[in-house]
Amino acid sequence: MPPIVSVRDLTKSYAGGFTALDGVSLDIEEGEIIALLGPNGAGKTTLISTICGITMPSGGAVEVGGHDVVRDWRKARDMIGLVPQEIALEPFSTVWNNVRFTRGLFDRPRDDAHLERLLRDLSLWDKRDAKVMELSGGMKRRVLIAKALSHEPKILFLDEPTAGVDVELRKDMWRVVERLRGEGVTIILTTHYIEEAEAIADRIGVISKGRIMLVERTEELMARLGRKELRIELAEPVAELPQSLRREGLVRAEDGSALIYTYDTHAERTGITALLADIQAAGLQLTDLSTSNSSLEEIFVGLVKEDAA
Ligand SMILES: Nc1ncnc2c1ncn2[C@@H]1O[C@H](COP(=O)(O)OP(=O)(O)OP(=O)(O)O)[C@@H](O)[C@H]1O
Repeated sequence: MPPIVSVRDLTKSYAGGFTALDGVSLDIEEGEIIALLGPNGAGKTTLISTICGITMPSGGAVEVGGHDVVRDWRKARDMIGLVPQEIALEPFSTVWNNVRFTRGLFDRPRDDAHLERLLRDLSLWDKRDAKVMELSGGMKRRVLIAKALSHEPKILFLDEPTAGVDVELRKDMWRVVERLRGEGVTIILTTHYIEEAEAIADRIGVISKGRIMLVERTEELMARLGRKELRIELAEPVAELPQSLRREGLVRAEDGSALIYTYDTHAERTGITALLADIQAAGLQLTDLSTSNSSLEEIFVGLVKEDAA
């Protein structure tokens, strides 16, 4: 099956010459949930806005459901629901009218049962007659989600949906995401939180400085992230590993003056205690021990540092 979203060599330079997207290519399969992870200013919102046809690309191409988002923007946009980062609602209108109006904009026939289910799912049913201006920030976020889903889109974009929201909304949102997943809706979300990406996404893409650094299946990425290396310096080099030390993950390094043990930090038992005991029993002397993370972990640590800067 062709990808539902196809991004090819996408670049975006804003007026003033700043390059926010620098050659992004990405295919998204129908029905998958993909999380785009990256620090502030990485280009996540620009990427989403360009796919949604709100921002004009400077180069490259984007297709949604086979429709070019520039030439055929109406057909492409029709398939998309977007929950933006910033709250943009009609303040004097009621919750119900806001959501109904959006469905109308997409030329969908009236379907009050669908809208009622949406508002109930998002704990907004009791507020349906309240004016948007009377709602709390979290409630307004819920209305944004209801609006994005009002025309039953095949693809939903969530731009940092949980930034600054409370636990209840987060739970509601994840429940809605689960239901949509069951209905085969493709979901693309941006987030700063790796835990959030891990909890809901099938694949995770890391974006930094306008480039996609990696895209990988969540389980594989998390498994790699959890791996660490223990480096054991020996007083005397060993020509080969003694039989009692042979085990998965342990290798001789350099000329045998060090051993490197790779282990999973998420595992119930890392095997470190047993390894150290066996080294001692084998009569080997240690001069130093150090641990290091996988290179992927370093990428994340780097990103988080940038984020905090
Ligand atoms: N309209 C604009 N004009 C000029 N520069 C812009 C514009 N919109 C965004 N930028 C710049 O492009 C870069 C990428 O911004 P973008 O909003 O896409 O990042 P982001 O990854 O979504 O960040 P955040 O996590 O903070 O939302 C930033 O440096 C930003 O200042």
